[in-house]
Amino acid sequence: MKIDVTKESPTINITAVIFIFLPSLVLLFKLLTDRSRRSSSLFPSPPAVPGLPLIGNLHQLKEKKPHLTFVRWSAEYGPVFTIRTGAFTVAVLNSTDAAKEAMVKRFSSISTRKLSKALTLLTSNKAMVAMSDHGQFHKVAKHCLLTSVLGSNAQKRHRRHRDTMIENISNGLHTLINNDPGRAVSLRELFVAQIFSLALKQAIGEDIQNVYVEDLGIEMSRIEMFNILVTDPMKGAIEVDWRDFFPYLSWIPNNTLEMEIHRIAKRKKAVTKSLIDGERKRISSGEGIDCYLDFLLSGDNNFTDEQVISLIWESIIEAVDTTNATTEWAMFELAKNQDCQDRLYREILDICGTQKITEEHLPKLPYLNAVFHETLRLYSPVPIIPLRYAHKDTQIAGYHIPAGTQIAVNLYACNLDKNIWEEAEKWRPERFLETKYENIDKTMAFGSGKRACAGSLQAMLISCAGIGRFIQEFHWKLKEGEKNDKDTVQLTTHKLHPMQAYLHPREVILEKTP
Ligand code: HEM
Repeated sequence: MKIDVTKESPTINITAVIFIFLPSLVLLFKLLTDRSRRSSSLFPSPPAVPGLPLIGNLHQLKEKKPHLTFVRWSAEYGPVFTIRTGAFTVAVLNSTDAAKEAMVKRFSSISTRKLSKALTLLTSNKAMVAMSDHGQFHKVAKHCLLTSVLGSNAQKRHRRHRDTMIENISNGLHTLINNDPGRAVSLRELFVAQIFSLALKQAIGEDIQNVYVEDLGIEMSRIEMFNILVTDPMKGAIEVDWRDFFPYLSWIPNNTLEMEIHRIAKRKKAVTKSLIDGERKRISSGEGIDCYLDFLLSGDNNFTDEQVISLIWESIIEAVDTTNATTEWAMFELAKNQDCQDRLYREILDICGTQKITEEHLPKLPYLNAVFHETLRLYSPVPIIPLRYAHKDTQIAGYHIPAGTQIAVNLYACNLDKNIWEEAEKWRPERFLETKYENIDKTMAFGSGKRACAGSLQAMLISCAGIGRFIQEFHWKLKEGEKNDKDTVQLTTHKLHPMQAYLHPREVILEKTP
């Protein structure tokens, strides 16, 4: 049949070409190049989860908990498989061995990330430690963060902030139950307010109650600051822009989403800048405070103003969420499992007597340590590591992974691997005191290798000292109807609703802090 093109308008033809032929050609080209690359390797390709033409497996990933879907698929396709998200292939790793091999042994071939449009904007184009590619910027920025905030010497210098934080939460809990005895209380609000305060002190040298944001022309309260610096960007970070999956269609506008992400990025930048400007005045008057900002501004690091803003913001946003989620889950499990709570209380009583538990006691409290690790294992605060990108061909678990593949490390699946963990679904801290788990890495929750979490020490110190103190001061019992409503809210696995528990002060009266 002959088509008379002269009868149709040229606009329709161009549109038809763009919508129908161009994507198909791009796809065909990708399939052919993928195939030729695959066939040139001695290793087989991982099993692929069947999907639909063009969109691949996107329709099967609509829910916001892909780590659960991946666990289901790994039962069928094995611990390593590939999926397609539009134009991209993603290799999903669900076993500890494969995850470690990728993060440690194959690190040099997967040390970059392709960020979504939203993340590119929110991170000022990778200007933060966690999202940067491995290279000079990452090296210098991580060194600064560890030296001035998160490394072990820095954590010793910031000790008083953590002690104040735990003391304030404990006092806050006493006030709540004194004001309304018999009423269930929630830990989350107190904990988050105090850890935000700690993050500000470490980042800019002081806690701030309100700030005038010059670029927005408004005075802001602490809670508004918190929302702009933490809550909104976390929501924005997971916004899915369908153009991320089909880069060849990125010319099509998606204005509503773009404007929203621009708004979030602009506001968090404006607030961080105002916090920094306020502190710059202090610094220029010669009033030195040991904080991240002083460190970033004092050396010859040559960071641009935009990079300094992004790095300061990073140290705030990363401090809050995961540590709060871990501590709340641990308290939930202890309030639910009275035997475990009693065992922990007895351990603390034996070691600390009437002294308030301090960080010096932590190495002498193995059960407390086990509670922390078991909570991280079962509740993996970061269920999937932000996707890595294979910039050259590599192999993982005996499979060929061609350049251009994205890598999803499913920490949630690793931490529930039935080949390693008996009764993996059960919260059972005792397991970490058993000899058979002695030589096993306690958890993959902090990642592994060169990009492992920089804040693991701080998270452990705050969480363990906090859990210990909350159990030392109160007996915890879950409110009726409280359940394990695990949900991935934004990027972290939270309890969907804050835990509510009845607290009764213990009979042993603790000595006052001198
Ligand atoms: C229980 C609490 C925490 C968990 C479970 C956790 C988990 C993780 C994970 C899984 C990664 C990714 C590793 C990778 O990409 O391979 C990471 C990276 C990172 N985390 Fe954490 N994190 C926690 C607390 C913190 C805290 C408190 C801070 C800082 C205040 C922090 C700062 C960072 C940084 C800067 C990186 C990037 C490291 C790099 O790329 O070199 N984290 N974390």
